Amino acid sequence: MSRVHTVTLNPAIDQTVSLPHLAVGEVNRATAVRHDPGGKGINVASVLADWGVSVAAHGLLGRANAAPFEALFAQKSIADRMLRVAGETRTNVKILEEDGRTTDLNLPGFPADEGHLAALAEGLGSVAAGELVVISGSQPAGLPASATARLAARVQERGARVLCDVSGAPLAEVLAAPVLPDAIKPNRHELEGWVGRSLADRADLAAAAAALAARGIALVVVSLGTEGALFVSSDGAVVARPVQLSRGSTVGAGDAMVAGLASALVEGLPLRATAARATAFAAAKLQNPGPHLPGVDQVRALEARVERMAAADWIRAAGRTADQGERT
Ligand SMILES: Nc1ncnc2c1ncn2[C@@H]1O[C@H](COP(=O)(O)OP(=O)(O)OP(=O)(O)O)[C@@H](O)[C@H]1O
Ligand SMILES: O=P(O)(O)OC[C@@]1(O)O[C@H](CO)[C@@H](O)[C@@H]1O
Repeated sequence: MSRVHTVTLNPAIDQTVSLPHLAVGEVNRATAVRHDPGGKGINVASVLADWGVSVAAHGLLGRANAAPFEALFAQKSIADRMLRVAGETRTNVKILEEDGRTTDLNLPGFPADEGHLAALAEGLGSVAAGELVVISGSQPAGLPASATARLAARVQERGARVLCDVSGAPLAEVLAAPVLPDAIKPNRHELEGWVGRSLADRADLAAAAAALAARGIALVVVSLGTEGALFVSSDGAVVARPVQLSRGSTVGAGDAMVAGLASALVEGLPLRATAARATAFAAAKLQNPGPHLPGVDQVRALEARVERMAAADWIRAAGRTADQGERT
């Protein structure tokens, strides 16, 4: 199986603080705290490694607190291609309440510059034609909004495929590039940010995703939290529901879904199987804290349980619910 490369420009140590209920503006006493090396691309690499995929992690890492990342890479045999930069990788605080509500406080990380970008581009010279590169997460201050798009172009020149999970101005740059990525996974909010309007209506959301696919992105996935996710390709459009609802931290569920998409792209799975794989990865990751999958058999069992429906039926179902609401 060919190697998957992940790129994380702004990694983070995730500090998950558990408490019964967050009272904003008051003194809150936590009941537990845990730390996980994270950041979107690192989470993708970690989950893919659990699935048995050969992974190389690229990106930037603060030299002062690299140890937890190095331990993760060693434990999962992830090739460490992260460039060390001066200072610390940021710590992001995730406040987890008893009912499962999570509040993210994502801090700014170390700053970066064009020199870092050039070094990263050089490091990506090891990517071979036909391999998959997953670029995820925010960019450190100091990099131009075009940084992600430039790295994508660099590996596309080499004949690699690109799966992008970025938002805001970097997403706009990626979608304005002459060569589009092979796959993207915005969540609803990120896609709304790009189109510049609400996509609360299912038909609108599906039309926006289909329009991106029609522009030449082979796989467009819009994740919808507890509603599941919409998958669009030249095979059609399907919606997959979560296998079961989780009341734990959902941090990294999207990254597990991206890892599932990456494994499906590497294996060349058709659309419905891709939807099942990605949804099963998210469900499997949600069973435990941290960016990890349980055993392959457990993931396969979840994969077999994923319910999928044609996007057209999903849209019609919302119409029926609205009609019933009007009548009552
Ligand atoms: N509370 C939940 N219970 C069960 N499954 C969930 C829940 N939240 C998310 N999921 C699953 O995870 C997938 C991805 O979640 P989501 O849409 O929240 O991604 P995201 O916004 O990219 O998340 P993040 O940035 O926190 O990783 C969903 O499509 C769904 O299958
Ligand atoms: O600030 P970004 O780069 O947008 O997101 C960072 C982050 O929230 O993403 C992961 C969950 O998806 C976490 O591990 C990490 O803290």
